[in-house]
Amino acid sequence: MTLLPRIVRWVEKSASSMYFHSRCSANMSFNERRLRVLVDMDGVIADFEGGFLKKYKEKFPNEPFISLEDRRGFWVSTQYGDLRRDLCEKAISIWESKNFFLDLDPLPGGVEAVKEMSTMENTDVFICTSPIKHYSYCPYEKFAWVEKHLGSEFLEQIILTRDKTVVTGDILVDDKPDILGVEPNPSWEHVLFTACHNKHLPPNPSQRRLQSWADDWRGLLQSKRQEHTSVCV
Ligand SMILES: Cc1cn([C@H]2C[C@H](OP(=O)(O)O)[C@@H](CO)O2)c(=O)[nH]c1=O
Ligand SMILES: [Mg+2]
Repeated sequence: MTLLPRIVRWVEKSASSMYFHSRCSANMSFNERRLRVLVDMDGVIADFEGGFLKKYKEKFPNEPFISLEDRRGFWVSTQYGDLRRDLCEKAISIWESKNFFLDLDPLPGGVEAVKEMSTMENTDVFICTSPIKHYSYCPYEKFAWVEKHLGSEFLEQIILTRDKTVVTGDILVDDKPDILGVEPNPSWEHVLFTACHNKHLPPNPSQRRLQSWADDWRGLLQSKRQEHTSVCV
């Protein structure tokens, strides 16, 4: 390498290292490192299970159904298929229908929590949600739901992905017990949000839970912030 490009590289490296050190020392004194919170949608802020049962009963009033009390396992269609083979397809027809995702009611406290989080200092909140593969309505309706319940400014905060492991964040609040994808070591800590289908799972000491939005989500964010500070010091 000739001298000039080497000098340019040295200047660039020094500048970026000075930037890093200034940020890090700022973190130590003012705890300025931003916290990135990823909040799942269905089962966390939007009532997928309740909305499903309501529409299923309306469409198939003479078929057996599974009450929310009796729900087990993440996939609704699996449990319906176990109940009677043809009910799997019937269940799927519900969330593949127009307006299913748009009509979901907000889960108690979820919208308020997300709004409050987004006003917290040094905090970035994203709605991290997976669309179903039958894409005729779901992706559009997820955006429309966010606009309706959280406001148009939150349209900037939507991450629509089939693989949440490739998304970078500090915390992912999600009701799915196992979140898998191509990245074996996602950057986020998965905090399991309690839902009718996961509340019976045996306690897992390596996984924190949020029982509902009435639970101490502010304390959870605070503890994560402290982890950052101690890493930086
Ligand atoms: C099929 C199915 C989907 N879903 C939700 C999860 C995903 O949304 P989210 O990532 O917002 O939780 C979406 C696509 O699978 O639908 C359930 O919660 N239960 C189900 O049984
Ligand atoms: Mg979910």
